[in-house]
Amino acid sequence: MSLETETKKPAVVFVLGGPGSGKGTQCANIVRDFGFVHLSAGDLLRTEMNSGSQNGDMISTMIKNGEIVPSIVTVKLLKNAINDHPKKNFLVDGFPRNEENNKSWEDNMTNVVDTKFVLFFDCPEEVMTERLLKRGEHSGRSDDNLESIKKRFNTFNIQTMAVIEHYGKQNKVEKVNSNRDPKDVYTDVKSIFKKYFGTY
Ligand SMILES: Nc1ncnc2c1ncn2[C@@H]1O[C@H](COP(=O)(O)OP(=O)(O)OP(=O)(O)O)[C@@H](O)[C@H]1O
Ligand SMILES: Nc1ccn([C@@H]2O[C@H](COP(=O)(O)O)[C@@H](O)[C@H]2O)c(=O)n1
Repeated sequence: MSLETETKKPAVVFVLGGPGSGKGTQCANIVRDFGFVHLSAGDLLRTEMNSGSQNGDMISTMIKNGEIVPSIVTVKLLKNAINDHPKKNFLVDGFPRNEENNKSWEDNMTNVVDTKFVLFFDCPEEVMTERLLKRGEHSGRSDDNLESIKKRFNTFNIQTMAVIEHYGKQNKVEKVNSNRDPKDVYTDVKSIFKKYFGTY
């Protein structure tokens, strides 16, 4: 590619953490201050589930059980959403949740985006459980109940932590304690984003 036609690939930050650790809450702050586009894999799957798609029943069952939907579905949704926003940087929230997600991302997206690091929100299970049960009073989510929450923790501990450790070995994890007031959590998040992306 000549210098004139060469374009910079969009930056991607993966946002991971247990269910209810505060990923979506903090992503909203980053969008406001750093101009990223927020793509929540869970939100994309819920929209797909409600769209009349042939995968709707499978997605619905897997979400209720805290299981990871096959990457062929999720990566396609993420790729389409990325293509909808040229010249933007992206927070990819709730992804990659397991090795299969990560492999599929590497196979399909390495040429398209520049994956920078994993922002990892660390929070005790008791605190996350309390937050999710409170959210469940109004969220309408099929998985904000104690039975599903336990399954989601199990999936996170077994499958997602392995992905975080994988990136940790490459020094690509920025860990933030999210068991604090959201403003204090964001103070740390903001300084990480300033370090990598400079602006604001
Ligand atoms: N630091 C915090 N302190 C107290 N409550 C918080 C904090 N961060 C988020 N919450 C609340 O906890 C609930 C879960 O937060 P949020 O949706 O941001 O988490 P999440 O990690 O994106 O969850 P999920 O993975 O289940 O979608 C929300 O009701 C939110 O308002
Ligand atoms: N990469 C992903 C992300 C999510 N899911 C499914 O959606 C559920 C809800 O995810 P949230 O991030 O919104 O909490 C999750 O428990 C999975 O069932 C997925 O399969 N793959």
